[in-house]
Amino acid sequence: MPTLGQNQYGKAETRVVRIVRDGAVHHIKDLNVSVALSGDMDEVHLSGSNANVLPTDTTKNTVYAFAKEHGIASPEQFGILLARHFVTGQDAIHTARIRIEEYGWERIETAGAARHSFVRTGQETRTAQITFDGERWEVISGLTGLTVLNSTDSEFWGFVKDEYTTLPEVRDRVLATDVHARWRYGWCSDGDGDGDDGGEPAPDWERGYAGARDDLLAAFAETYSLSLQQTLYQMGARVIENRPAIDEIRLSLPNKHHFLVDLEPFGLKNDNEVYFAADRPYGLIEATILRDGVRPRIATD
Ligand SMILES: O=c1[nH]c(=O)c2[nH]c(=O)[nH]c2[nH]1
Repeated sequence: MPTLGQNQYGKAETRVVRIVRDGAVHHIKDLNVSVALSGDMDEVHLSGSNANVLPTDTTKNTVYAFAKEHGIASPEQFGILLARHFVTGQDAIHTARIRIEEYGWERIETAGAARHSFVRTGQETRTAQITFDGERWEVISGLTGLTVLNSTDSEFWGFVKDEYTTLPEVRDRVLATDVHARWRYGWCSDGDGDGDDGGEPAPDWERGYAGARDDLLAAFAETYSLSLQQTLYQMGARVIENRPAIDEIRLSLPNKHHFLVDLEPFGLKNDNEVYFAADRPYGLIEATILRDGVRPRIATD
């Protein structure tokens, strides 16, 4: 009979978001936790007996319950708690390997922002598309991967309900999205590319980018949201109002759902603290916002 070699099992990539609400100031911890357990697991492989198997589903639940009970001080400390729990709690489990990725969030610091708005660090990409037909320029600038989250001031209710609707109405939810924005400058020149011979100096691209990015963040943070659609319009409108050089902006916003984890089975109350951050499927909300009288030119795909 072939020999069973090293083996391990557990739930991979449990996405847990823990929000601590210190009055109006909120703090966020966002982890991706993978549990791998090993020990006396010959029987489950060889005879199919599950007598030593703590289900992977239980390891996932433990991550959520521990996030509530112990909080998340650091990934190391959280991983130590989990590993100790599995190894000391189950005779058959001899080794627990806990891998954790922590995603960083910075507070959005704009004049009008509350203390519950965050932007994820280090993922953003700046984009530019330049088209020239010998006469006219079209410059579309943008960004992708600007991930933002409001831990309150978001509701969703009053929507259409048909025979397939199960979504409960909510008066307080997490609103998170990866901003994908493209904005088109009104600027065009007469063709030699120096940007000023047509009488129209080229915009300051650096300031345009920084300004539009600030506007998007500020509007996201400052909007009390009744839907992501409403937040989207506010974000686009802020750019159009504040940046005269920009005529059109196209926003594509995935609704990165955060579902409250039911901790009742473990005797714990989840007071909007522990969330499952789902990656798919996601709502996708898209729209173009235009300066009055301008014709849309940014592709809608
Ligand atoms: O902001 C939202 N807009 C929707 O259209 C929608 N649909 C849904 O299921 N959740 C949400 N949230």
